Amino acid sequence: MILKKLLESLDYELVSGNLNVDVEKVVCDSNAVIQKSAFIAIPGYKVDGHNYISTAISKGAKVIILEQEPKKIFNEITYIKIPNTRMGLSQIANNFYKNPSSKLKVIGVTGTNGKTSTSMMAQNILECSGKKIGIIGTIGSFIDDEKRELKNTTPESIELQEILSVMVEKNMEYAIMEVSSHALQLNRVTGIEFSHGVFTNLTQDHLDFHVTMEKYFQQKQKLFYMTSGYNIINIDDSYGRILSRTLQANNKKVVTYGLGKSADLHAVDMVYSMDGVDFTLRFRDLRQRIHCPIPGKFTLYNVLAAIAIAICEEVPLKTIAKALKNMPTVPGRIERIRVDTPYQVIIDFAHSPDGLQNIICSLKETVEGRLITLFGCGGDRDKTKRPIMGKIAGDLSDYCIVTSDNPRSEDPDKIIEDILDGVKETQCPYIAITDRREAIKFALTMAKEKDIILLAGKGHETYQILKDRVIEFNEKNIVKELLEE
Ligand SMILES: CC(=O)N[C@H]1[C@@H](OP(=O)(O)OP(=O)(O)OC[C@H]2O[C@@H](n3ccc(=O)[nH]c3=O)[C@H](O)[C@@H]2O)O[C@H](CO)[C@@H](O)[C@@H]1O[C@H](C)C(=O)N[C@@H](C)C(=O)N[C@H](CCC(=O)O)C(=O)O
Ligand SMILES: Nc1ncnc2c1ncn2[C@@H]1O[C@H](COP(=O)(O)OP(=O)(O)OP(=O)(O)O)[C@@H](O)[C@H]1O
Ligand SMILES: N[C@H](CCC[C@H](N)C(=O)O)C(=O)O
Ligand SMILES: [Mg+2]
Repeated sequence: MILKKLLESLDYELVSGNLNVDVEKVVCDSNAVIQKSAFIAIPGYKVDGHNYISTAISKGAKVIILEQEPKKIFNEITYIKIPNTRMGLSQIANNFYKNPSSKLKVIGVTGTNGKTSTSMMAQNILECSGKKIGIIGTIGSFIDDEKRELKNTTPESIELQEILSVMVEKNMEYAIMEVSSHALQLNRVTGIEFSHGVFTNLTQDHLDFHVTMEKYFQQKQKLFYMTSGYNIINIDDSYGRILSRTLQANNKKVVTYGLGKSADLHAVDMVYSMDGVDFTLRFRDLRQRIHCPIPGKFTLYNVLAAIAIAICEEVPLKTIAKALKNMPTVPGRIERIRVDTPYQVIIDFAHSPDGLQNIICSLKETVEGRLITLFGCGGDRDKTKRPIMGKIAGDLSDYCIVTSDNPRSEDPDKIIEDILDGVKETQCPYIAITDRREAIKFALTMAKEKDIILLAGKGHETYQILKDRVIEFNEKNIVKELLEE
């Protein structure tokens, strides 16, 4: 694409060079530069992209887009200055891939917990009604049967727009995507035309990044001012109620869901068991009995959100019920490992206080023996959630095994100490075992008939991120291996 076209609708200054150069790739990472790239320098949280301009040029970049004055100017390079490169990046990416979101129905799902589960349920229902869906989220992006691993739940705008453009190419009708608060704050989704938006809930997480719940909420709200269709809001959540009122006051279309009668879509006559959730859906004067074979009280909320998306897309209730009845397990979310033991082993991705409380409460309702909870907390993430999660696990479990979960650059034992501050406030017996594999081994050794072992926090992840390396860590395989030993 010709540079001039790439910069369309941007406020820019040509510092030096020529606007008619051809750009073959847009990148913000010098390591990804190829010949004829445009390199966009972003001041980051760790390093400043402006420091990598010379590397980018040495690898073949012909255009440099920056927000600071260039330190050196080469004749054969075009330098463009814009006020905010992080913001500009999303607009440039959108231009480069020819605004793919305008050719799709994009459904954005945000909230602290339930985004992945809700997205996959909505995908299942829409696919059962004959539609073609692309997915972008924590587990990766999926187009037809092709999976791509993603570094982030919501990728950086260049990768995001590229994935959306592939969806257009492959004739997808919908893109269902998780929209993280980081993405909203860091302009990863700026310029995307969303049809509908979903708000699942807002509870404590990511305060390392957002600092306060109010600022976290502010970021989440942005999505709902980017939609042209319906805003689907959980009004059993206190932030959801505020959001719903504010959106209605701003004449935005709102569909509410929850367990109370005041919600547009609500559930009555619920039956929860390890076989799943059963309830009668009420929407206006319509009634439909629903069974979804995924257990957990929180599952009901994800199912309601997914049904709301389908209703906004005019999928008949009978089709919705049929699709949910055949809903496969969402990988790593309340997933039972098939093992031949007198106790059960469940893997779940709970990694926030509310997530952990929900999964433990759901399992506690059905467990006949003890509930043994094994978990840790991520390094380089919200530190304040650690003792809170410790207290929740201690209050609600019969035994706690505190271990590591992606310590990243931190000392894993220090993270465990932070968690134990909370566990020690409770009467729950516990043990701390830093090596997660050893911790799992201990759980399998101590479990007795009818117990449930909950392995929380890693869900679908197949790795453990340590200070100096990433090791393979597939919890499902590890449990099987340990049992064979
Ligand atoms: C806090 C945060 O979100 N940071 C994201 C941000 O990093 P950054 O801008 O600070 O990057 P940086 O490392 O300082 O580098 C600055 C610039 O220099 C460039 N660079 C850097 C090194 C080099 O050799 N060459 C080079 O060009 C980088 O590509 C970048 O453009 O932009 C990067 C590129 O898009 C992201 O990968 C990175 O996500 C980091 C890895 C991360 O862990 N993010 C998490 C917290 C996150 O975003 N999580 C949410 C999910 C949360 C949830 O819902 O639970 C998500 O959407 O994944
Ligand atoms: N609606 C919900 N309300 C509260 N907790 C939930 C809900 N749905 C799922 N959970 C819990 O949160 C965990 C993560 O669920 P899921 O992966 O669907 O959320 P997510 O919002 O995509 O998370 P992430 O922010 O990491 O992408 C689950 O394993 C479960 O323990
Ligand atoms: N999207 C979440 C995932 C956390 C998963 C958990 N295993 C951890 O590493 O803390 C995050 O990046 O904070
Ligand atoms: Mg997710």
